Amino acid sequence: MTPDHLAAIARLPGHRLLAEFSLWSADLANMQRDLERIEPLADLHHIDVADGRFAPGYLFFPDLVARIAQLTAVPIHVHLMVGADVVEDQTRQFIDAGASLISVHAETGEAGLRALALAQAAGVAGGVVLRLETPVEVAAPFLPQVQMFTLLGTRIGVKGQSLAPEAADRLAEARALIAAMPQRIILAADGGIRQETVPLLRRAGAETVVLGSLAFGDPDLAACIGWLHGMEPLA
Ligand SMILES: O=C(CO)[C@@H](O)[C@H](O)COP(=O)(O)O
Repeated sequence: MTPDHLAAIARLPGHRLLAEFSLWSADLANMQRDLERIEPLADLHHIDVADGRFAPGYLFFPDLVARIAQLTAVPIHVHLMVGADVVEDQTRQFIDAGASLISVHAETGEAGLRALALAQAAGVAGGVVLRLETPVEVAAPFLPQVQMFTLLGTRIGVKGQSLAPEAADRLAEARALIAAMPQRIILAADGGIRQETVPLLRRAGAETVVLGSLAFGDPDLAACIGWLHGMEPLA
């Protein structure tokens, strides 16, 4: 049976902060073990894709997502950190691989919008992402076509950085844009997610945070996610 990706995204709880696990920060030599460990705690898996030009480095590929999709019931969010020249082709490939949600960068312009239309036609949810230095309003033309809006809180495609000082204000700005849209759009914070930054990002409107070292580096993962779920509801 074909999974209903849109329904899976629509079912994500709205009353508490969501836990989205960045599999880049898992133990890559023990991916199956880490997937089993996070399965009961994860709302979403987050897979970063980088083409070495739009973002530094090269990250994950469709065959990996196809294999992960066989091992988990958790929806997979693919974050395409790729340029306008390949965003449509990459979207097609990750649709076929079994992604539930595919996010493109607003900086890819018309090509990114066409990629979202491909996702929508295939019954896959869409998302838009902004680099840290891109003005928030650049995402506005994408909002009618998305179920998630992600703001990077650090330089694109690099792990282990500290949250930029402007990240919370940018989230608050994004939240105001989303409020004017008729459909549910989940507001996501990606990068710089640490114990001291989560409360700040939550207050600014984050509905999901992309967990890297904060979760995978914690020996008591259940307690870490319990703490996350205990964050204040949004005002
Ligand atoms: O892509 C990113 C950050 O750019 C995240 O998905 C990373 O996985 C975050 O890892 P940490 O820096 O939080 O360890």
